[in-house]
Amino acid sequence: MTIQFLKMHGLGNDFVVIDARNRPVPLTATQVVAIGDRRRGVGFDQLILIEPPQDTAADIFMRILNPDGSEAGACGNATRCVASLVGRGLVRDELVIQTISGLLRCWLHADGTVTVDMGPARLDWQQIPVAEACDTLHLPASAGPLSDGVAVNMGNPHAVHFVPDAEDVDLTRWGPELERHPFFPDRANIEVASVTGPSSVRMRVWERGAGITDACGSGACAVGVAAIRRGLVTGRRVCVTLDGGVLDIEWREDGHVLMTGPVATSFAGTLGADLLGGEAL
Ligand SMILES: N[C@H](CCC[C@H](N)C(=O)O)C(=O)O
Repeated sequence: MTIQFLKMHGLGNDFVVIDARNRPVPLTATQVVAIGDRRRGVGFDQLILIEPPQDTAADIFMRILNPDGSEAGACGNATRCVASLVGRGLVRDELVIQTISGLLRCWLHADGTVTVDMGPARLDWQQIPVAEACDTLHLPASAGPLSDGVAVNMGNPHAVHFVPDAEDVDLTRWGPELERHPFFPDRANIEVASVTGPSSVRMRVWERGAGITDACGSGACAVGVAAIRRGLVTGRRVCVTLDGGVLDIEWREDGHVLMTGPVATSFAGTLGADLLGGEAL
């Protein structure tokens, strides 16, 4: 069986997207890692499987896999891409995507951008999760210049660290140390952020199971929430600038976080048998 895929990205955060709605695609962790190899495989920040919904309120189920084979509970940039892919075929300009973390409502705009309701920001220490009771606005875990983080769960765990200049942090050095810090029993996505204006923040990210990426939608949501919680920006809308571009984040009064940004399709392809290790699928 050959497997077709689309290569898509949101601000350079890139995805292999496989439509498994008509036929299950049971990939092993070994196969996921092989597909994610930037030289011998296709390469991706996340591999996305579009599956039939399990909840009647949803149009599809979206499974999210990291290059290390681990499964993630949220992927904002991929959610926009999948919404655009599936929603453009539908009559409505909105759809509901189910993930292991909950239901995400998406709105497609005429200019090609997509807004996703990423759900509520979870802020309690047990929701992140972290290893012990703490004020999630001031985390006790640190690594090098990264300390006094803010924890936010957007369906996946994030630790946001405000620094004088986000571009001046050796994230390759300190990101993996914090990602795997024992304070984060499920590991964590690690963000560094610096405030650049009354409602604007510059951020960079070390993603759990993936490393540095050009953008992280759930991470941008976490940064927006953290900046508002810390009183570093005015209002509840934040313009977040990532390495790959800009996302518009709004933390609504009801606790839900809206993320708006672009999507892009790079190419279509077919996964070869060698890449799948000759294992029957
Ligand atoms: N790139 C994704 C985040 C992936 C998160 C994943 N690395 C995890 O293990 O949580 C985004 O746009 O939100």
